[in-house]
Amino acid sequence: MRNEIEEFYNLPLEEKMKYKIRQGDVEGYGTMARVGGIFDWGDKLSMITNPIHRRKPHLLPELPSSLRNNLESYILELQKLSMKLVGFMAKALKIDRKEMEEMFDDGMQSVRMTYYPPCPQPELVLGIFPHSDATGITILNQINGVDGLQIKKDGVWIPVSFLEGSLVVNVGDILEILSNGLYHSIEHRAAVNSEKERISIAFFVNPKFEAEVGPAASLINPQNPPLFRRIGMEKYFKDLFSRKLNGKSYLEHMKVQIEDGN
Ligand SMILES: O=C(O)CCC(=O)C(=O)O
Ligand SMILES: [Fe+2]
Repeated sequence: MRNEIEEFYNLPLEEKMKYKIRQGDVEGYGTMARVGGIFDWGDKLSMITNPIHRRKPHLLPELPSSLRNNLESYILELQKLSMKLVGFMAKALKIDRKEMEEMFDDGMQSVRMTYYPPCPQPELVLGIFPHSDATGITILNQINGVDGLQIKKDGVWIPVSFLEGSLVVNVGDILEILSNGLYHSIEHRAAVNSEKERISIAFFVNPKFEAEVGPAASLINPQNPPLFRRIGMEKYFKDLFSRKLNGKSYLEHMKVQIEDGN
């Protein structure tokens, strides 16, 4: 898949612009503006891959066929992996496994490929602004072996060095909500390199659109009241994209407020 993704980014700009993010959309090719009008130092291609009927006809179906075929097989493998991971997490969290599997089975999934060009002054830019993923889990693959991901632990940015050929799994906001705060979504960012380009592909795993995002029913009792609000998945994503990515601010927004009377 590495070659096919590299080939995509090597296409002439006008070819890539066929996939550009259209007005009012969040999927497609481009870069994103962050708070303060800052742009990420990276070219992204984002698209929903599941459910199939939510695929935008001008994105995945129109990609060069070798890239599309590779992506399809990659997605199938990661779907299987993600269901296993979600099952293990349910067990560890003592969430009813059925409840968890039903939510994630045939869930909303998307991919984001990012090409981070080298930057002569890397200390002045970020490949991706600090954020936590709004997802259940994210499976990251750094396909050309160049590091850059950093995670925030106890207020300090720590570089993540990928073992060759390995995937990194990040806990996203939905899992923090589902686990009623037992798991914490990880705030992360990507630094860029002065000499080497970096390419990553993220696979985002979420509950189905028909599901509700909220603390798992099997965890809630009078001793463990819900810390987060419940909201339909469709609305969860709609509200997310009406905001600018900024640290863990969206998760904060999902917290139950004292004045809610909860
Ligand atoms: O490129 C990376 O390592 C991180 C990408 C990322 O955080 C994202 O796409 O949400
Ligand atoms: Fe991310």
